[in-house]
Amino acid sequence: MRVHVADHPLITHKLTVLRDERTPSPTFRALTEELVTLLAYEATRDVRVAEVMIRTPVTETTGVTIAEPRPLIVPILRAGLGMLEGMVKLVPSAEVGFLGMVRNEETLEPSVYAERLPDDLSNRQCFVLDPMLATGGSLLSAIEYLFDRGAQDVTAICLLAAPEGLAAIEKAVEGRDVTIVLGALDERLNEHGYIVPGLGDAGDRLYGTVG
Ligand SMILES: O=P(O)(O)OC[C@H]1O[C@H](OP(=O)(O)OP(=O)(O)O)[C@H](O)[C@@H]1O
Ligand SMILES: O=c1cc[nH]c(=O)[nH]1
Ligand SMILES: [Mg+2]
Repeated sequence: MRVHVADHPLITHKLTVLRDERTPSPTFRALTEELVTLLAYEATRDVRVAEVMIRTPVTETTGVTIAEPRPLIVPILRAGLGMLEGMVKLVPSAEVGFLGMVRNEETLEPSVYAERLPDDLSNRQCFVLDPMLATGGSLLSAIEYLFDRGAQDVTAICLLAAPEGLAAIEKAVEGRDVTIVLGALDERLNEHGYIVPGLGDAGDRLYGTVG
């Protein structure tokens, strides 16, 4: 598994505002979108492309275009939805599938409550969006779901991760083609399975609801 932790002052600055408990939902949503676009630049470094011939006003030349089958972007509802616009801005030709997952806040076990994905993901590059990688249970379920459907490789973009969750995923996906791109790797999980220092419940902060 490859892990890339962003190291850029603009990303750290935006994450600091995102973490601040005084930041209201509209600002939180705007910053989430901006952060995803910055992280997606790194996450799509190995996106598959095909050579194309084009004619400029001056001459013929070769360039590249995003290859078929198109990449699949999978936001994990609810909080991952806040990352979708930022990602499709960068890869507008990608297809989008959805996975709805919720973590039981007592047991910390994730469950899938909605799914809308292409049946066959053979040979597909998949980009999973979820702002928070805490115990890693939700992201691991999503990654397994996609590989079970035939995905070729999976790249996840998360704003924050806890070392415990990252290690759990690394162990579970051994030998498979998985990349995780992070805005920051935080200190730890607390006794409620929340990332410390973190930013609280990303879904609640994005949408202003609790639950
Ligand atoms: O790594 P884990 O321990 O599995 O926790 C991370 C998950 O928790 C949050 O979702 P939540 O279950 O709160 O659903 P929501 O997006 O609807 O708020 C978050 O968006 C991740 O999906
Ligand atoms: O810190 C955390 C952990 C799980 N889910 C969140 O939204 N935040
Ligand atoms: Mg939540």
